[in-house]
Amino acid sequence: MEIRIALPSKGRISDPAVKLLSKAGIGLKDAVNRRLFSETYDDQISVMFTRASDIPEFVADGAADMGMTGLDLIEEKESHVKILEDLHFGRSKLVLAAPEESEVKTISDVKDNSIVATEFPHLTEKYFKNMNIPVKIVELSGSTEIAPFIGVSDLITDLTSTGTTLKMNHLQMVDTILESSVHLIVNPQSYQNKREKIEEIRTGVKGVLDAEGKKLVMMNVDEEVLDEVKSAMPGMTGPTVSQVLSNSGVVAVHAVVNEHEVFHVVNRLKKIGARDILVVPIERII
Ligand SMILES: Nc1ncnc2c1ncn2[C@@H]1O[C@H](COP(=O)(O)OP(=O)(O)OP(=O)(O)O)[C@@H](O)[C@H]1O
Ligand SMILES: O=P(O)(O)OC[C@H]1O[C@H](OP(=O)(O)OP(=O)(O)O)[C@H](O)[C@@H]1O
Ligand SMILES: [Mg+2]
Repeated sequence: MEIRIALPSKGRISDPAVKLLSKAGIGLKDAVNRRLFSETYDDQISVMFTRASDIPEFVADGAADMGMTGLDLIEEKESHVKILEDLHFGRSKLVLAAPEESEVKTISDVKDNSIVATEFPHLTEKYFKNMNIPVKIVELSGSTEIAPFIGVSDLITDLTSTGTTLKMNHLQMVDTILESSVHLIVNPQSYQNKREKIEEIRTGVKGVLDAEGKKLVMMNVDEEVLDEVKSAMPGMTGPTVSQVLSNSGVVAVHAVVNEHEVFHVVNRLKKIGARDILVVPIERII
């Protein structure tokens, strides 16, 4: 039972998608010479590389069983796919923007029949329908920011993350239409027929996300201070305590700790009397 995963071939979400899959244990066999199709170290899983914007359609029509791409593109295409996970990278917003000198500062300033340039005609149309404002939409395939300055449109909708591009082009944000990040999607038919393998992939990928920002803290402690140590360890399901055979009266303790708490926790543990403290990176939490 073969599973084919569609990944973005270029652009900013391509490398993180490949890395995430590889951290999940599904590395590409030939990661350097990336071709249209790649085998992975699991002989039931292969990868195909296509444009991020084509992935929703390819997953919907079964050319791929699964895919990783932006929610903006999934919603724009209205493709019949099932969303499995928010992968929390490639965060951006689709926003409505106007030239800085425009009198449009909020959505209520937008005049009927304004012209809006966009790479996202469906999402933009849906947004203005919801707002009950009739507009004319001009579909572009890139560099949308230029449109208001060459007489093509009054407003634009475009993706933004840092806001630098809008600022550089003397545009200001008027409203947010959609918050996006990369999502893991699946073909509904494949999900029925190959659910077990698909769930394994999802678990692997989710394990990587769950491990992000977490460390494994391990140490040796004298048994008599164990209770104090336990109360200082904000463990997930632990801490786990095991016997140190060569040293009676000493136990080994380990627990998963949020990265931002590690400094504080380790200092507390040291004061209590913990020794040989190790802070270890975690690859996956399954
Ligand atoms: N500025 C951004 N910050 C974060 N994520 C973004 C940004 N721009 C786009 N994205 C996300 O990445 C997806 C793919 O966009 P990207 O620009 O990387 O690829 P592309 O437009 O297909 O390629 P290219 O821009 O090279 O033609 C978008 O649909 C969106 O989900
Ligand atoms: O808010 P910022 O951090 O400045 O990012 C926003 C820019 O990023 C995307 O463009 P991209 O770099 O993908 O180029 P493109 O327009 O050619 O797709 C998007 O279309 C904006 O232009
Ligand atoms: Mg782009």
